Amino acid sequence: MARSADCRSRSVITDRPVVEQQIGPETFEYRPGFLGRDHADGLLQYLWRGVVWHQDPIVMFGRRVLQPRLTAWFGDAGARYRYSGLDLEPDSWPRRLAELKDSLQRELEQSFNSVLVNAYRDGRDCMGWHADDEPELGPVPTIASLSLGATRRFLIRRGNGGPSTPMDLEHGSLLVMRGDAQSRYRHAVPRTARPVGLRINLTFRHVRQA
Ligand SMILES: O=C(O)CCC(=O)C(=O)O
Ligand SMILES: [Fe+2]
Repeated sequence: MARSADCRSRSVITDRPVVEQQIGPETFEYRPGFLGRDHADGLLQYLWRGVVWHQDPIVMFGRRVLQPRLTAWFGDAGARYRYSGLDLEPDSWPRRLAELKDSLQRELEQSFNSVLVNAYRDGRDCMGWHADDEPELGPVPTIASLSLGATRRFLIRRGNGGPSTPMDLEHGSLLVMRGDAQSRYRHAVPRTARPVGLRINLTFRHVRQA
């Protein structure tokens, strides 16, 4: 699904604890402190300094605009991924991301062959409402989302709109999206006017190879 380049949060954020009511751990499971502080600090620095970042143009409502964040795509050879008009051929795994992938595979009993890395340089960088429902991810994908750096608010809502449920994704946390998470819900990381520093998010995925 195309990620909107304009990622203002248009939906109403309610104070009700809708997480428990609507969104069970079988779809969005949040694990704070999945990585220890030192590991998370080291990984953030390693990625920010070491990754060759891209800022790709995407076509939004017929206009070419730059994505409001920096990205990189790593994976096994042939794990191609297409979204928002981009066709991404992965770069080969940096050692520390390969290690992290291996430990997530053991922990979640799920195989991953690629990771999309997003860097949000400040509160203006964001991700519009979308679901990770591209056909190459399969009908019921499990996606492991690891967050590093500044805490950003992640919103979840039903595909048909309505109120959204906020989750604050902290440094070193893991959010596992599985089950109906992509088919029935959408998610976003809205812009924020709060002064926030760098955040890097890693979404480990399994892409079906053609
Ligand atoms: O940055 C995040 O927490 C979300 C990233 C995301 O939704 C994606 O890469 O598809
Ligand atoms: Fe996503």
